[in-house]
Amino acid sequence: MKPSAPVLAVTSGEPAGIGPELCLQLALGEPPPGGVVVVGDPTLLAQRAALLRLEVDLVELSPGAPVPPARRGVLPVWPVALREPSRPGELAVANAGYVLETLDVAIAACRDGRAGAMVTAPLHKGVILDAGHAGFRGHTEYLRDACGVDEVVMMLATDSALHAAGSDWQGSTALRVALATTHLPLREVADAISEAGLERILRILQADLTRWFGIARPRIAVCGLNPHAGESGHLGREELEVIEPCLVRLRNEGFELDGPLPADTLFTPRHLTGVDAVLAMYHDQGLPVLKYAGFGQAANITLGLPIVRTSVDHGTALDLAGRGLADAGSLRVAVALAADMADRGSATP
Ligand SMILES: NC(=O)c1ccc[n+]([C@@H]2O[C@H](COP(=O)([O-])OP(=O)(O)OC[C@H]3O[C@@H](n4cnc5c(N)ncnc54)[C@H](O)[C@@H]3O)[C@@H](O)[C@H]2O)c1
Ligand SMILES: N[C@H](C(=O)O)[C@H](O)COP(=O)(O)O
Repeated sequence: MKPSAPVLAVTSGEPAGIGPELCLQLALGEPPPGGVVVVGDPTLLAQRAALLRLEVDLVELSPGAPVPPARRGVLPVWPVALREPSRPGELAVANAGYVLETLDVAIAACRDGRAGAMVTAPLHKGVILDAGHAGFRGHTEYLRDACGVDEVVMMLATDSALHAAGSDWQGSTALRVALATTHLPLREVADAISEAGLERILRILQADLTRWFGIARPRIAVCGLNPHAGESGHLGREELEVIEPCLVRLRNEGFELDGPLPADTLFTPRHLTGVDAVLAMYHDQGLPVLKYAGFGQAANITLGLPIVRTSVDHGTALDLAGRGLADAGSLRVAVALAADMADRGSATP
């Protein structure tokens, strides 16, 4: 008998941002088969619902209690208490611990099987660092450390690239972009790219494109780091000394890798034809292209974790919080993808 669909734990993110209202909007749409449970402060959610006149029935569950069957208009909540009341658009360092606690609750639920996947609404990295959580970089790195793995890979994909395999996913706005480095100052990027690190990342990317996206032999296009992929060493030597040797070794094992290619022209239809994912060397090399292609309709996936985690493609949008202007499209995409991945995960022996 097929097990029932897994519930998804959705963290509500920075309380002063748009996360709480996106979670409420989620409840007004068609729920995924196993339903969702939001991890956050019930009073915050009730206040935001009242402010925006969203008719959502919040059902506060005791920690660990089973989540009732999904119903439109009903939002089960695993409560985590704010440290101080939150106002839309106004960050408070006191609530940084609250945001991290919501993540811990969701991670624990995924690890002990009470949830099949976690989906994260956006948090504000700056306020968490201001609160003294030194070294915090983002969900991706926090999840890596919390799950005790050495390496994870951040990949964003536009909606049209999420559910199809192989060459079927190709289209003008269909794109999967993974990153070799994540939340680092640009000054530190070159030093952070090593042959061994790239190899780990490419192994995770290849394995998870097969596991989650059904691509038997993924073809990955790899960006260079420097302009014109280093111009034969005249504009930087990382391509010759770090990236190329790694690609040669993995090609010898049967990996299908293009590159290192100049990043300015890699993202053109001719070079993307037949490519299943692009590996960019740093955040703003790859993500502007992805967000230009599909902002608001894309999801962020952390590959290489022992649990399933997806997220939105945008941030806290403090300028929109509490105004009813935030678009829940990306959260819906992230939830649909997490449901799909959790379903596949529960079917995997
Ligand atoms: N998944 C995450 O947790 C995540 C992702 C990206 C950024 N962030 C964080 O969010 C904070 C703000 O980052 P930022 O200003 O660079 O990016 P942002 O995505 O919050 O905002 C960029 C622009 O996009 C708009 N926007 C964002 N989401 C929208 C939505 N759902 N509907 C309509 N418009 C939307 C904003 O109003 C703003 O004009 C930072 O602390 C950043 O690190 C978090
Ligand atoms: N790099 C992501 C983006 O620009 O969408 C974002 O900062 C979220 O990263 P985490 O999922 O690691 O918080």
